[in-house]
Formats: sequence, structure tokens, C-alpha cells
Amino acid sequence: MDASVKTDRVTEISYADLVRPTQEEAEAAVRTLIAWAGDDPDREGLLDTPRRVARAYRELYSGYDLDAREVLARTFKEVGGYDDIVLVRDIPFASHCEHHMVPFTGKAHIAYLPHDGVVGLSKLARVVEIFARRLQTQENLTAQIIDAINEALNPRGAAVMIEAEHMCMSMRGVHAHGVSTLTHRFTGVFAEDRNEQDRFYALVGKR
Ligand SMILES: Nc1nc2c(ncn2[C@@H]2O[C@H](COP(=O)(O)OP(=O)(O)OP(=O)(O)O)[C@@H](O)[C@H]2O)c(=O)[nH]1
Ligand SMILES: [Zn+2]
Repeated sequence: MDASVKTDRVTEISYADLVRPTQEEAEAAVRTLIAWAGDDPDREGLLDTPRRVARAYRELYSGYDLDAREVLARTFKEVGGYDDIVLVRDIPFASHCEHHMVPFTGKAHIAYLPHDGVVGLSKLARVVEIFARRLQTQENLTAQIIDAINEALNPRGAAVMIEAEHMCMSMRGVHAHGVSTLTHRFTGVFAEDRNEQDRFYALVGKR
């Protein structure tokens, strides 16, 4: 795949340039972490764990191998002249915070005002998954999703809101349970017009 396609517009990292360690190296790293946790990586119950964890990482971080541009490439123009808000709300996701590599989970709400075409609804959920399955901050996740939509659809406006709970704040550290973090980003008409923002909030059910 073309290296430029993999360059993340927000982090400016070209993932294609990064060298992946081998499966054996990844498993050795997991053994080290098991010992660091205080357990014996050679006891029976843990013998297969490094292999499982390396495999699980492939799934949990599969977003690095996927390209949002490809997912959003197919647009449709026959929508009966529909040009109002398209909102897909309550898209569940699970990601990992880049500071502690601990999960944060929540919901994303995505809206756009079509300009020259719409995209398949499932593709918006796929885009969330592509960026969630990477090491993230919630802010970055929000920015990457809206950037991808703007680039692919050139809409009159786009809005993304994410609400999430960060395990690094509940399971450890400050031990604050039930805290939710809200981020949102508006572009185009949504950024310029308070009425459009209010319509977005109302449709999401936040006002
Ligand atoms: N802005 C932002 N911060 C995050 C996100 N996920 C985790 N964090 C925060 O990242 C910060 C890292 O702070 P540090 O002081 O470097 O690390 P730490 O000592 O482990 O911090 P504590 O969590 O307070 O124990 C913490 O305040 C986390 O709550 C995120 O998505 N966005
Ligand atoms: Zn964290």
C-alpha cells in the first residue's frame, strides 16, 4: 500500500515506515511484563498467555492496518435531494489510551450536512473503529474522525461528539468511577452557526 495513504493527518505519523517486531519478540515482551507484574511466566496457566496477548494486540490495534479513506471512498448521490443533517448516534467503541494503554470506552455521535453525496451509514461506524483500534487520546480520536469525513465527503458541515469513560481514571490513579469525558468538534456550517450546533445537540439528545 502507498506509504502516503497511511500518513495520519493528525499525528503526522506514516505508519508504513514503522518496523514491526516479530511475533517472538512481542511474546518475549509479554513474558517480561508478566514477571514485572509479579507472576511466573513459566507456570502452566500463563505459558500460552504471551501468544494469546500478541494475537489479541493484533485485533485490538488492527486500526493501524486499515485506511479510513478506503472505507469512505464510495459515496451515493441518489438520495431524493435529501440535504439535511445525517446523524448516526450512539456508535459504541473501545479504544486504549496512549498514556497507560488501558481501555477507554464509550459512544461516538457523528453528523454531517451532505454537499455532493452521502456515505453508507455503516461506514461511519467503521471509521470510528479504525481510529479507536489504535493508541489514542479522546481528543485525537475526535479530530481524526471528523478529518476523515471532511476529506472524503466535503460536506457543508460535520460534527463529532464522543463521550467516554477512561479506565485509567477509574481502575487506577485517581480512582474516580463513573466519570465521563465529552469531546466535540464542529466544522463548516456546524462551526459557524449556533442553530446548527443546537440542532445537533438536540438530535443527539444532549439538550
Ligand atoms: N487529555 C487527555 N488526557 C488523557 C486521556 N486519557 C488519559 N489521559 C490523562 O493523561 C494524563 C497522564 O498524566 P501523567 O501525570 O503523565 O501520568 P500519571 O502520573 O499516570 O497520571 P494519573 O492518571 O493522574 O495518575 C492523566 O491525567 C490521564 O487522565 C485522553 O484521552 N485525553
Ligand atoms: Zn490513560
